[in-house]
Amino acid sequence: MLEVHGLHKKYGRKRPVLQGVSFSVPLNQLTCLIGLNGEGKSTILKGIMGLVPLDAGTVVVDGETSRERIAFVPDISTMPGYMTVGDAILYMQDFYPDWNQKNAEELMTIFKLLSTDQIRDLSKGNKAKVNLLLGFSLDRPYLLLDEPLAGIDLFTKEQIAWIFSSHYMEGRGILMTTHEIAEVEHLIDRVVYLQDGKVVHEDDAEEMRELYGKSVQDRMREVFQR
Ligand SMILES: Nc1ncnc2c1ncn2[C@@H]1O[C@H](COP(=O)(O)OP(=O)(O)OP(=O)(O)O)[C@@H](O)[C@H]1O
Repeated sequence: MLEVHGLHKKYGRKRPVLQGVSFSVPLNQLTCLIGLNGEGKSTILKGIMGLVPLDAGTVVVDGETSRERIAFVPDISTMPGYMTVGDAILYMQDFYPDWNQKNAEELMTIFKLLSTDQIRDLSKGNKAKVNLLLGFSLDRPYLLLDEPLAGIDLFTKEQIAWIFSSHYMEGRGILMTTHEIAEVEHLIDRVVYLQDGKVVHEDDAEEMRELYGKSVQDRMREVFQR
């Protein structure tokens, strides 16, 4: 279990973004972190990874404070633009002992990426695919995905949805932020709603669908009262 407790964050003199955020991400489940624009979803993911310093709060991963069991797929390209996809893979292979080359090669084929493709010349959607490939190919039990479906075409969204339910995700706990709920609605196990710097509600997605016949979007309207 990945647990976050009491996250607080304030950027400079702005109003606080996170004001005591706590929730958990179980293994074998896709947890979706939902909130309107600017509510602090990316800040939470970056805070969990230690990429943004938090003012307070703890992150505990299977009882430990190390982040080595978490992979992060950011919403922007982090590899230098001069690299080719092949260079990026070689870099990951050299740097990370838990790199899974077999997964990387399979995902190159699935995403129709070429090792000679230069990252700076890729379209927005193909850059997002490179990010996903790099994250999915780390053999880590927890995976954080920041807006993985933004700028992705319909068919690739379907491929990603397939990946979520495939062997690549077996046994993993996934935490994802997205505004594109409809495309992944059927795959979500849990929903955590963020508003005004706090978790205001949590839902078991299956219960919501089966018992109450509601979609995540219906619930968003109720929870955020819009
Ligand atoms: N580096 C930064 N410096 C100052 N303010 C920041 C910084 N990063 C984020 N913020 C502010 O923190 C707030 C939360 O931003 P964040 O990107 O975490 O929200 P989000 O929920 O992911 O938004 P979106 O859904 O639009 O992607 C916003 O008001 C944003 O302007």
